[in-house]
Amino acid sequence: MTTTYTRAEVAKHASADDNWIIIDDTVYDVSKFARFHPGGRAFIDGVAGQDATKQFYSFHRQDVLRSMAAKYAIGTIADPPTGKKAVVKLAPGELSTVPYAEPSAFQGVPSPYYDDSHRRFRRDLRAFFDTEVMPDAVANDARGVHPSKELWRKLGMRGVLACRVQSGPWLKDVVENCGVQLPGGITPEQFDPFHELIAHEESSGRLGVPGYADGMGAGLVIGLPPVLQFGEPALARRVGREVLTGEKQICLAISGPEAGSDVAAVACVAKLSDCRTHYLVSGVKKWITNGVFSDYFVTAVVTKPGGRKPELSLMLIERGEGVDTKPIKTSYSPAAGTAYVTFENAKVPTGNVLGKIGEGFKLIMHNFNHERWYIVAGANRASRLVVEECLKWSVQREVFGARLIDQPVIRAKLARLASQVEGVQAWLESVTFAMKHTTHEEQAAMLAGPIALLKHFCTRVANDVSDEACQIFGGRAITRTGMGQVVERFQRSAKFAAILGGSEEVMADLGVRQAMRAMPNAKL
Ligand code: HEM
Repeated sequence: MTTTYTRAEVAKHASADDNWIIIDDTVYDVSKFARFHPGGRAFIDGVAGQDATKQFYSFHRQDVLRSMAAKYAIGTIADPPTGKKAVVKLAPGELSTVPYAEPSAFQGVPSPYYDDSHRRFRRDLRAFFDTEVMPDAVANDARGVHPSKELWRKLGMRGVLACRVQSGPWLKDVVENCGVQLPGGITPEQFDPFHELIAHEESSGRLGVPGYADGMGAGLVIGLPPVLQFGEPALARRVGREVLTGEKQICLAISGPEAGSDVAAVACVAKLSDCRTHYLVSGVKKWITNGVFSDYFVTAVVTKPGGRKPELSLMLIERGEGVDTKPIKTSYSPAAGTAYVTFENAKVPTGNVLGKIGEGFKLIMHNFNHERWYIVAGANRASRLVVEECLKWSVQREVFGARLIDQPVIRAKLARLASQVEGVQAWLESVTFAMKHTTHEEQAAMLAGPIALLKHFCTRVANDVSDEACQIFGGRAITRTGMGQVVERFQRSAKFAAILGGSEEVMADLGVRQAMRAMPNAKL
C-alpha cells in the first residue's frame, strides 16, 4: 500500500458508487463495503470523499481498522492535517501513554521498586500478549473457546506460566532442564515478587477479556504451588515440569456445592483401600476454574469424618476413570473452563497425598495470602484498564455539543476512579516489597491482615469502577460488541474477585481481627 493521494484526489470519489474516505492517514475505498456496513450504508455515503476520522472514532474501536477495514485500504494520505495530534497506534509491546493507564513507575515516575529488568520483563510480556493472544482473545472469549493447546505450550516455553507461581527451585529447574526462557531475558536468580506481580497484571486484568484470561492459568496460579511445595519430590518435579512447560493443566478443587468458602464443610470423601496403596475419592466440587480442561485436580478431601471438624487432606487427583467434569455457566465466558467436578471412586495413589494426611486445612491456608495478593494484582489491573477506557471515551465522545470530558460531573467521576486505582496500586506495591523481604512465616504474621484488607479495598474499588464506567459509557456499557465492550465484560465479572479467595465480608473481618490481635491496651 505505497500509493499516496492528496485530499483533493480523494474528494473526487464522493458518490455512493465511487466512495473513498480518509481515516487517520489512510485512504479507504468503501464503495463495495457500504452496503455491508453493520451500521448501515447511510453513514458511509454521508462521508463520501471526506476525512471521516472523527465520525469513525465516534462509533468504532481502533481494532475495527486492523481487522475489517484493512482490506479496503488503498493508500495513504499525502497531506495530513496540520495542527492535529495523530491518533496514537501502539505497536506490540508498547505501553500506553494515557495518564493512569499504566502503573506510574511505567510512565516515567521514579519508583524504588522496579529496575530495568522489570521494565524489559513487562515490555516483553506485553509484546507476547499483543501478538500471540489478543488477535483471537476477544472472539474466543465471546465464543467461549478456551486457550488452545498450542497457546499453552507457548505460554509455557516463553516462561509466562513459570513466572506466575511463587519463586522457588522449580523456576531454575524448568529453565535449565526444559528449555523454558523467562520474559525479558531475566534469570531465575533475578526473578522477584515484582516480576511475578507484573506477570499477573499482564496475563489477566490488562487483557480486558476476564473469562478467557482466567482460562489462561488461574487454576495453575493457585493449584500448582501445593504440589511444588508439599508433593513428594519426584511427583513435584514431574508435575511441575509438565504444567510449567504448558504440556498439562492443573486446577485447585476446594469448594463444593455444600461448602462455598466454608472449607471445613467439604463433603468429598477419600477412603484408604484395603491394600493401603491408594485412596478412593467420591464427592463433588463446584466453581472449579479451569476444571473443564485440567489434567490435574489438587483436591481437598475428608479423610476422617467428624462433625464440624473433619480431618481434611489435600491430594493430587489425575483425570481418568471416576473423574468427570462439566461446564458451569457463569456470568463470564465459558473460556475460563469453570467446572462442576464429580469424583466417583476415583483411584488416587497414596504417593499423591500432598503433605501429610490430616494437614489439608493447614496446606490450604498456607497459600491463601499469596492467592489474595494475586487476585488483587489482576483485579486492580482490570480496573485500571477500565479507567483508561473511560478517559479515552470521555475525550472522544461528543454529546450536547461538547466532549464528555468538558462536563465537570464526568471529571469528578474520573478523579475518584483514578485515585482509587492508584491507592490500591500503592498499597499493593508496598505489600509486594514486604513480601520480597520477609519469610513465609513473617508474611503470615505480618501481612495476612493487610492483604485481606487490601483485597477488600480492591474489590470495593472495582465495584465503583464498574458502576461509574457504566454511567460514563451509557448504553454502550451493556452492549457486548463495539465501543463499550471492555466495560461490559468488566461489569459482568468484577464481582468474581469479591467472592473467590475469601469474600469481601470475610476479608474485612479478618483484617480487623488480625489488627485486634496486635492491639495494645491503648486508651484515648
Ligand atoms: C472502513 C470503514 C468502516 C468500517 C470497516 C466499519 C465497520 C463497522 C462495524 C464492524 C460496526 C459494528 C460495530 C462494532 O462492532 O464495532 C460498525 C458500526 C457502525 N458504524 Fe461503521 N465502519 C466504517 C466506517 C464508518 C463511518 C465512516 C461511519 C460514520 C460516518 C460509521 C458509522 C457506524 C455506526 C453509526 C455504527 C453503529 C454503531 C452503534 O451500534 O452504536 N462507520 N461499523
